[in-house]
Amino acid sequence: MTRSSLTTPPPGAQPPPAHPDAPSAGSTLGSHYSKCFGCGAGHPTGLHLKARTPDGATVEAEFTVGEAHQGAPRLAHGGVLATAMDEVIGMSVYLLHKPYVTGRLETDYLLPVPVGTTLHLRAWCTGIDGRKAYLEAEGRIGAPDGPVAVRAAALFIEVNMEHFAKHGDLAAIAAEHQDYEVNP
Ligand SMILES: CCCCC/C=C\C/C=C\C/C=C\C/C=C\CCCC(=O)SCCNC(=O)CCNC(=O)[C@H](O)C(C)(C)COP(=O)(O)OP(=O)(O)OC[C@H]1O[C@@H](n2cnc3c(N)ncnc32)[C@H](O)[C@@H]1OP(=O)(O)O
Repeated sequence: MTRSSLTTPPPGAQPPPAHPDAPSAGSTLGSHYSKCFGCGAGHPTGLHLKARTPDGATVEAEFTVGEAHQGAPRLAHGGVLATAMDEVIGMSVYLLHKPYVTGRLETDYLLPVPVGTTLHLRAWCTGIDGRKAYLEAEGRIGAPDGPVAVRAAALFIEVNMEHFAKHGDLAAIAAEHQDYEVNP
């Protein structure tokens, strides 16, 4: 992975210990919002990612490239593949049990991804430094050990729930998730 210093954890930054209230090994993670382009079941042309954590530290999901995801004819659009990376990384920060947003996302495209391909996605945290979480992801063609088509490195920034209330619609998230602590 070609990574900039901005997505490389500083010396001493460690992946966090498992949060006691975070989803445990073997759990499915569920969608954070039904209209989300990445994971919402209600989105007509979204990626419909369904994530799970095999070990409480990494997140896995599959994305099958459809007609709506093309750039060149019969090939996935690079921006859609970046979305898949952003989403699976976003799901992996769910394991930290705090709200985060993407600050920076770097993507390497290693292989073209034809329509109909199932990409096996995986994301994990490489370190935490204050509000900054450093994360990586990969997408492999056809199988969990298939050839790597896409790699990503990201910097996510911890925010509070006020971020979603001030800039978006926190009530829409809360309406779907009684478990979110709206006023922590
Ligand atoms: C069960 C608990 C879970 C709770 C979850 C609850 C609700 C979740 C709701 C929705 C689900 C959320 C995610 C869904 C999952 C997947 C979707 C994918 C994720 C996304 O798709 S999310 C959308 C795209 N995303 C944005 O919409 C962000 C727009 N942006 C901003 O809102 C601000 O920009 C912000 C907040 C990022 C920072 O603003 P700020 O004022 O708070 O802080 P500040 O600027 O001081 O940055 C602090 C330190 O980060 C460094 N820093 C910041 N940005 C950097 C960059 N780009 N490169 C390098 N360093 C950067 C600074 O340099 C400083 O570093 P230092 O402290 O060392 O100086």
